[in-house]
Amino acid sequence: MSTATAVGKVLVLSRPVTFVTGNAKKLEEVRAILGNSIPFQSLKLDLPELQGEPEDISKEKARIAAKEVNGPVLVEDTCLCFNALEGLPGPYIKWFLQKIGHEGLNNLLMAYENKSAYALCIFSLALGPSAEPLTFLGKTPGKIVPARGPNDFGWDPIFQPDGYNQTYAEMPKEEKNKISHRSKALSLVKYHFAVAGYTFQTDTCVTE
Ligand SMILES: O=c1nc[nH]c2c1ncn2[C@H]1C[C@H](O)[C@@H](COP(=O)(O)OP(=O)(O)OP(=O)(O)O)O1
Ligand SMILES: [Mg+2]
Repeated sequence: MSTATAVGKVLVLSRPVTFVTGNAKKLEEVRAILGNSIPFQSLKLDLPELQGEPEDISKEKARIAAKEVNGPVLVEDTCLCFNALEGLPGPYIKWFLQKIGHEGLNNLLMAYENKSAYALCIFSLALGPSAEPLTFLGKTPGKIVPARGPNDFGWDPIFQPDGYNQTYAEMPKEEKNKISHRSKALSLVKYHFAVAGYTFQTDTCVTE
C-alpha cells in the first residue's frame, strides 16, 4: 500500500496533507502562516510526548501520525531551550510549563547570569505510513524574562526574541508570525512543496 505515487517527475499524493496536532493555538498559527500556499486539512489528535533528540522526536511523531491517518501527514514538535541548561527543558517544555509555570521557568535560571534561550520548531512531513519523514527546522533566538503580555499561548509571555523589546505574547500575532520559530520552519516546508511540485489525486478509482 502506498499513499504517494511517482508519475514522471511529479509525486502524486493520494490526498491533501493532514496537519496533526492536539494544540489549537499551533493550528491557528499554521493556518495564518500558510494561508493558501499549501492545501492541508487538520486533525486534532493527542500524539504521545516522546523523549530524545528534538529531530528524532518530530520524525517519530510523523511516523505515528501517518499510521493513524494512513496518508500524508505534517506534524511539528516545539522546544524551548535554555542555553545555560544545555538546551533543556527543550522537548520537555510542555511538562515543565504545566508543573512549574512561567515563574518556575524563570526560577530555573536564577543561578545563571545567562538568560539566553531559543525557540525551536521542527516540522516533519511523512508522505505515508511507510515513508521516511522529512524534517524542516526553524529557530528563533531570544531570552527568558518574567511573564509579560496575554497568557493565551504556552510560554509566549516569558520569551523575548532578540532585537525586540516585546515578548512573543506582547507582539501582535502578525509580528510573531513573521519572525517565529514556527514561521521559519514553515518557510522551508513551503519551499519544499514548491520544489517538489506535489499534485493531489482526485481520481477516486485509483486505490492507495
Ligand atoms: O509558539 C509557541 N509559543 C508558546 N508556547 C508554545 C508555542 N508552540 C508550542 N508551545 C507550547 C505548547 C506545549 O506546551 C509545548 C510544546 O509541546 P508540543 O508537544 O510541541 O505541543 P503540544 O503537545 O501542545 O501539541 P502537539 O499535539 O502538536 O504535540 O510548548
Ligand atoms: Mg505534544
